[in-house]
Amino acid sequence: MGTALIYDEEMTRYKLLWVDPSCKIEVPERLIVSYEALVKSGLADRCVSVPVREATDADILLVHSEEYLQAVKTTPFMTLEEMQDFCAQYGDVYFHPNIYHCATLAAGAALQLVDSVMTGKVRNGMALVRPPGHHSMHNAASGFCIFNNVAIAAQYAKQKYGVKRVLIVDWDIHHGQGVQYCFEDDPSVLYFSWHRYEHQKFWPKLRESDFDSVGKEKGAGFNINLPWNKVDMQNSDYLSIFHHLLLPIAYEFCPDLVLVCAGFDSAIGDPEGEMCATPDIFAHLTHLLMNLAGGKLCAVLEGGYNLTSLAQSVCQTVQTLLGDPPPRPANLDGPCQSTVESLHCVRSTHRQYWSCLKHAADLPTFDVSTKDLSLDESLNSEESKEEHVWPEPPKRLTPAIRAALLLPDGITCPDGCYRQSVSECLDPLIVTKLKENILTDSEDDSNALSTLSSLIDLVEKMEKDEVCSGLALVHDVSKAMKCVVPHAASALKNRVLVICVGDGKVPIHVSEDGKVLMVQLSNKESQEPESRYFIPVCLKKGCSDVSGFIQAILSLLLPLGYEYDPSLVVLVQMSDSGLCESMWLQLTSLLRGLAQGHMLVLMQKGNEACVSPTASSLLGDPAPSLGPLVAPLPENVESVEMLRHRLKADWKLLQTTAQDIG
Ligand SMILES: O=C(NO)c1ccc(Cn2ccc3ccc(C(=O)NO)cc32)cc1
Ligand SMILES: [Zn+2]
Repeated sequence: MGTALIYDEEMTRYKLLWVDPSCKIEVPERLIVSYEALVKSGLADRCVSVPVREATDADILLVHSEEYLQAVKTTPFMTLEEMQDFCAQYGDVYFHPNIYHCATLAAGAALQLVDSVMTGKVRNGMALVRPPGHHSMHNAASGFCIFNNVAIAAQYAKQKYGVKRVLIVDWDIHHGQGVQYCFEDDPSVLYFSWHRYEHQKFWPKLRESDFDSVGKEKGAGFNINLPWNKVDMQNSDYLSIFHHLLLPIAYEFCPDLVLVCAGFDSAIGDPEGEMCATPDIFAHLTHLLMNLAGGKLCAVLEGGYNLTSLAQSVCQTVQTLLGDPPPRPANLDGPCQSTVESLHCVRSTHRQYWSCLKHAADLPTFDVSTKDLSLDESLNSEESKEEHVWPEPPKRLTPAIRAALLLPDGITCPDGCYRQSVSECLDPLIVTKLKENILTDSEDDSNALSTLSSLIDLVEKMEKDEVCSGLALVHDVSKAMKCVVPHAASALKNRVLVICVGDGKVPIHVSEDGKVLMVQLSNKESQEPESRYFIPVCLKKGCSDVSGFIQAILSLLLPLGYEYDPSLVVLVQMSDSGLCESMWLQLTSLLRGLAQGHMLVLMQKGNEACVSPTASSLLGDPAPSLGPLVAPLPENVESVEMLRHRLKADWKLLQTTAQDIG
């Protein structure tokens, strides 16, 4: 299934008709440069083009009042004077004779996207629309928004498709207060928004945009606000919030549909956001959301005013929706102090609603809302806003082969995958090395020899970007590891992240030079000595504690992996991993976000049944949903927290509380 792209140039045919400095950033060119970038990069051609439609009155009335709709319907016939008066009642928005029509198309585009995804015509998609929607309310326009496109889409999905749970992720830099108000008491819609707040000094300057607005009545816990109290937030800050706040709750909520208020004013260069996160971060944010709801994800454009970073961010998002692995994240730092404070506050506020946060620390003792108007605050005036420059995101060339499989004879190679031949011509150099280090005088020497040298061949093709990912079903995964990992780490100058799932002694001693980071996920305490580069994660009852496992992946393994930033990931399914298939596929899919998708999966013979589903993960297909999660086993929560406590000195992306930052 493909990716829908919805765009219609009619939505470029309205603009500001009078002088208003606050409104002049919202221009038609926003849509034009975004669409043109998709066309120029060849991404538009890879998408399924879906036409817009006009939202009907009934669609709009899912969120807005009759009076408001009737009032907006009169605007096309107003004089300029009347229109300016009409805007004054709302403030922070402008009207145009054609804006009502465009607002019905923007909302209709979101509905077309929901239809395309819910009927299975496409897997996911993006709608490039204006006017945006997330600020508009039941009875009022606000912040350039006329109808709340995404809120209408959520109500529509519930009504028409019986969707039980909708997750709305609002990564725009402004708080979508319109969405918050719409679903405040509704536990079937989880609204997550991060937004520039600066202790209520930033537009729309609402008290209810702070972290303590959690929803009300039955909706308590289903509204999550993450305030940015400083500008210049970076990729690390955004990833920390996803790993330690949004994703754990999102997996526990287990949505049937994910809607994204995809505003790109949170990207570097934007005059409104004044943040420093680079456009490629949206590839990771998209990727991290794509394994929820079986991949049913609808992204709808909101803000974004720097035409360069907007176009780049839109391309990064769409290319990831198409299944291409995200680019390696540029040198990540840890989250800044302000981020960790906000994270700490939100996690402790939501601890009572979400079992994944049960172990979250109490509200910090010091008063986090101290308006630390330190010197730099005053420097935020006009003259100090230096122009940000950033490198164009790296070309995400997708290797000709997305997945190469090394399989024993008799096992069929799944569709879309390339079968790596067991190499006949053995490289004598490699043969000697293998004979010395790995092969015993076992009887199947020749067989083992050819398999292992084909493995090395496969890794070398990945190194040369001829192959994106690989999968090998072998007799003995330990031997395979002993052959591949040292070769990859030394010969190919890689940083190799090795993830062993299952019990059993890992056959590799990890040196302290940092070229290999080994994480073992098993349900037995490890006897190995602890070290910075060997991390044993003990999860009792492995598979049965699915929520314990996924929480360990999201808030321990992923932050480690992103900070380590490997050029190759080796995922080993030890013999008795005891992991259920859906958990294994979530792990495989999530890890594809690292090393630009260069992942080699080693599976023990006997797991034939898992080959095809794993291969589809490597091809970019989203993993099946895990289903609603129950509370994780307390002892697993404990062991993961103990591990985090030990590791956070070395790994900054593991920080979740203000004390952590030291
Ligand atoms: O992109 C966005 N949302 O996603 C977004 C939303 C709102 C604004 C700010 N804005 C837009 C018109 C306007 C008028 C006055 C003020 C003002 O500050 N008055 O005090 C602010 C205003 C910028 C961007
Ligand atoms: Zn915005």
